[in-house]
Amino acid sequence: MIRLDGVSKRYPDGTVAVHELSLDVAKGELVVLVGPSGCGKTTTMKMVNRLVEPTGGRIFVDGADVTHTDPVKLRRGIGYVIQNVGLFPHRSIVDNVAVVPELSGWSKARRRERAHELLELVGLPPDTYARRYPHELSGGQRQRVGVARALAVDPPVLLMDEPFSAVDPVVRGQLQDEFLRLQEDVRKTILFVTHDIEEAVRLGDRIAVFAQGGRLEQFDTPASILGAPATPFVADFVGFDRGLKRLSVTPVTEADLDHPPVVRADDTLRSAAATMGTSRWAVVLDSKGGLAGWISQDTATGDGVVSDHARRMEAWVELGDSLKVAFAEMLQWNAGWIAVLGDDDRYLGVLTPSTLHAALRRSVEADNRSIEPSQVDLVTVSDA
Ligand SMILES: Nc1ncnc2c1ncn2[C@@H]1O[C@H](COP(=O)(O)OP(=O)(O)OP(=O)(O)O)[C@@H](O)[C@H]1O
Repeated sequence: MIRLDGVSKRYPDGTVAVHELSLDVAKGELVVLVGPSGCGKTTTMKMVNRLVEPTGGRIFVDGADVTHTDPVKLRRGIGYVIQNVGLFPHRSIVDNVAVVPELSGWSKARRRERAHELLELVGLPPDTYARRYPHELSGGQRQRVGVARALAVDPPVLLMDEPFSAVDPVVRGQLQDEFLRLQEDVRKTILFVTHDIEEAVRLGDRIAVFAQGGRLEQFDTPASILGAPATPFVADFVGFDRGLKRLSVTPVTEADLDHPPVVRADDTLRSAAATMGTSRWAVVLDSKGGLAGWISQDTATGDGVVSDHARRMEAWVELGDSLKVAFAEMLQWNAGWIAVLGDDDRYLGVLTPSTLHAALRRSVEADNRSIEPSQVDLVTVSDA
């Protein structure tokens, strides 16, 4: 959908901002450009909507060479969101959102209807917000208006230049979550600039890491960037804690699970004790195979059934959730293990701190060697 083919930009003073950059963004994909200050991210983005003209190479949007497209027409088909939004202070929120529809000659009623629909979509109920002015909104709310405005004429492509940088970290996290939900719905093709690797990992389908002079160091999925940095520059940029960051992009798979003894809520305590053997505890399932809780071996004695002594288990995740979510659940519930559930809440197994660690190591090792995680044979210090 967006293709950069050997694109360069040398400013008149001789600064090379971008050097022979080739990059493609598939339809519906979100590609994040990340790198230190001054490495050419913004210049790259501005060349796509012709706010800056390249000095070499070609750029295509939906197959058309942008240098052959009228810039005004081009920009109407590309939503643009910038850091401090740039809302018009003397226009109401509804009129700010409707700027491009107005330029495109939509009727007043149609503009208003579209603006209300978009405000709803970005979580700003129009009854409350439509008639306000920008100074009557919080920073996070203004950013949402910026996103709504960029979506106004439903452009297939969005360019977003540090859109969430001006707000505090908590609001930023909320905006990122909302934005990901929105993107699930609207599936735009997005180029997103940030200098924050955490934001890149959280949002990007793929990440392009730039070094000074607009040189592309690596263009890959977040998991691969974190697991197998292509150059020392990338390794340094993503940080020594990249293993930890990778938790958020590594999903829990069935191969990661441990399988402690399992008993049923209506089993007798005697049969449960026999099932447990030497294990100190067992998972308790209900009659449908769902998670009911757990029981410790020292309470599985005497007459009665498992449900008399079973305890609820609050810590669980779904297959496919990230290892980070699993780890956070473990910490939140102060649990030594958490259950993993599949479709229809079916119990599949458990994750413990050591299986979680192994899962992470396996996925990093798999990326380093370009094989599947299940093919990795882990050797630990104590085995060696
Ligand atoms: N109009 C200009 N004239 C000359 N040099 C420029 C111009 N605009 C940008 N540059 C230079 O081009 C390089 C890349 O700038 P650019 O704004 O693209 O970087 P960036 O990666 O977006 O940086 P930041 O994260 O700080 O916003 C920098 O060295 C910058 O000083």
